[in-house]
Amino acid sequence: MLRLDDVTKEFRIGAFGGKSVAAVQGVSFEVVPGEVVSLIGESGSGKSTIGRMILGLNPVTSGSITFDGLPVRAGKEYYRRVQGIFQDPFSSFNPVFKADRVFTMIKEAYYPSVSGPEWTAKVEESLRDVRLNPGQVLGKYPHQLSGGQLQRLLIARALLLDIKLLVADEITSMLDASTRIDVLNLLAELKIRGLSVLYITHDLSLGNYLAERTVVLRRGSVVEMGPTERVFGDPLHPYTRELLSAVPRLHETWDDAVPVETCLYHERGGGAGGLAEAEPGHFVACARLDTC
Ligand SMILES: Nc1ncnc2c1ncn2[C@@H]1O[C@H](COP(=O)(O)OP(=O)(O)OP(=O)(O)O)[C@@H](O)[C@H]1O
Repeated sequence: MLRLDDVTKEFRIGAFGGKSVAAVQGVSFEVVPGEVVSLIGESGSGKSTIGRMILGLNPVTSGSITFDGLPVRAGKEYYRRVQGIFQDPFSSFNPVFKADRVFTMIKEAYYPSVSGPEWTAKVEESLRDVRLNPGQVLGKYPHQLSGGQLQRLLIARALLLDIKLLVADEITSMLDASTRIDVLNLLAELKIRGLSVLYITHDLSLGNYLAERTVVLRRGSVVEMGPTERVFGDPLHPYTRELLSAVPRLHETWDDAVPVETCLYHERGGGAGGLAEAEPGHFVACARLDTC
């Protein structure tokens, strides 16, 4: 199980790093085995920073991230369980090398004693698992493959490690509509096989399509989380409602657009910086926002 406990990330900015920006503040949530959780929020809300911290690409400033009790710093043991894929599949490949080099790197790092033929069989099996024809993708350079094929190749690479959690950060945003659905359906199949997925997206409909649970981020903090059908069907926090409502209204400021009559967080006695449980498993933050 993935567990984030009171995770905060501050980036040093400015010419001499004298200032800092709090990208993520006091975020806690879990992803249990076989569960797809979507992390949604507007641009700059901290989604990718959370994904990158889970993958050890950015260190946390405070708090902890563990998978089955293992911290990110456990290195190889952690990455055997947790892998990520990102928006731009082309950036994950070195254009100078054939795309299937990503498999060789996994073999060298994790399975040095597996024989050549056995390894080839394993690679081909994982390619078929992601509905790729080995004959069509092996031995090709990245530019000879489509974005959808490269994304699947990266998922196949993760499957070779028999991972438990896949962090998928905007992985369909550069794909055309039909390939996008193929990749989403593939994630849904992986879930049936017991894989957990943290699906990072700003596309609410895709999150709704795939995830059992949804975590809503605003300015680096969780404002609401719970079963997807409850968060989408009965959003409690005004920010969630705003996200779910259609197009922004240009003549209104955000606060004007969403009047806040009541605040479940206060009604239910939520603690400072925390979330109140409005109904089983459905949590909401203070809705008085900046005046609180
Ligand atoms: N390396 C960095 N140095 C300084 N600030 C950063 C860095 N990475 C992210 N930030 C800042 O942290 C905040 C959160 O960024 P992040 O990329 O996590 O948001 P996001 O929700 O993933 O946005 P998007 O949907 O546009 O990708 C933003 O204000 C961003 O400018």
